[in-house]
Amino acid sequence: MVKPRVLVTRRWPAAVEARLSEQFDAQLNLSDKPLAPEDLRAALRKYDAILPTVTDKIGAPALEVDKPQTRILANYGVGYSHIDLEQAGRQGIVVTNTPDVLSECTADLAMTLMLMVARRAGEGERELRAGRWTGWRPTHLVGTKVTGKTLGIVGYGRIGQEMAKRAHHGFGMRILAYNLHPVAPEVLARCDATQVDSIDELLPQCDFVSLHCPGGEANRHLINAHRLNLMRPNAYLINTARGEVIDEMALSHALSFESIGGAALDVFDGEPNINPTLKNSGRLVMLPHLGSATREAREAMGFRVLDNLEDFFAGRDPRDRVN
Ligand SMILES: O=CC(=O)O
Repeated sequence: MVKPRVLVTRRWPAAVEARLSEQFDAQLNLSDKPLAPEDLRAALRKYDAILPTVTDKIGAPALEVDKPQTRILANYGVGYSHIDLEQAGRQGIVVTNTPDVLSECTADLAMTLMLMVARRAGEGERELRAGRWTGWRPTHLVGTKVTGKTLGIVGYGRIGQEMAKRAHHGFGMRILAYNLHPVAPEVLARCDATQVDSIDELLPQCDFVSLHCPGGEANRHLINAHRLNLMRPNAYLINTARGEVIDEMALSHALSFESIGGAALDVFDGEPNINPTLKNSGRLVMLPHLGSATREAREAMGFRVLDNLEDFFAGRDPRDRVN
C-alpha cells in the first residue's frame, strides 16, 4: 500500500520523527526554519497531510489553493487560532489538534510565571547576574505573598482547571472562574471554585488573573484598557494562552502608570517580535512561549498527532478533529 505523503513543518522530538518516518512517506524539516507562505501553498498541492505548528500562519489566503492534495492539517499543539478553520472546511480539509497531553505542563508554567512575578524572581536573577546584588536586607526585592490569595481564571477548560488544581490544593488559593459556557458543578467543586458571569465581575475581586482561553479573533484584546482598569492596583496578570488576548499597548500603559502590580507573559501578539514598550517594564516577566516545553509533553503531542493521522488514513474520524 502506498504510504500517505506527510510534511512536518518544524523539527519534532526524535522518537516521534522516527515513528512518523516508519509509518508515512514523511518529509521532515531538518533546517527547523518556519515555512514561507509560498512553500506552504506549494505543500498544499503536494502532500496528503501537513503537520503544522503555531508558527505556521494558515489563514484563508494560504488555503486558497485550487484542488489541494492535502486532506488533513494535523496541528502539533492545542491552540489552532493560526489556522482558518472555515476556509479549511470549505476546501474539505480536516483539522486536528493535541489537547490533554500538555495541560499539566502548561499549568505548571503558568504557576511558574505567577510565582516569578509575585516574588520578583526575574528582577532578582537579572540583578545577581549583572553583579548588582549587595547582600540580604529586609527591604530588598520585597514581593507579594501568593498563598491564600484569590486567583481568577479566564477560560476554565483543561488547562484552566489544572491551574486551579495547583493553586487551590498547593497554595490554598480561592478560585474564581470565568468561562464562556457553564462549568459543571462537580468540576467547580474539585477546587471549590466559583463561576462568575462576566470578566468584568471577575477582575476587581482577584489578586492574580490567569488567562487560559483560546486566542483568535473572538478573543482579540479580551483584556483591554477598560478591563485592566478593573484590576486591583496590586494585582498580577498571567498569560500562557495567546498573545492577541491582551492589548499589549494598554498593558504597557497599565504597567508604566502602576495601575496593576505586574504581569507575566509566555505569549505575545506577533511573536517572536516583542512590542518594544513591553521591554521597558521591570514588573513584567517574559518567557519565550515555553508553556508545553517539556520532553514529556512535546513527545506526547507528537504521538497524539500520529494517533490523529492513523485514524484519518484508516477512514475513522480523528479523535481531536476541531472542524
Ligand atoms: O501554544 C502551544 C499550543 O497551542 O499547544
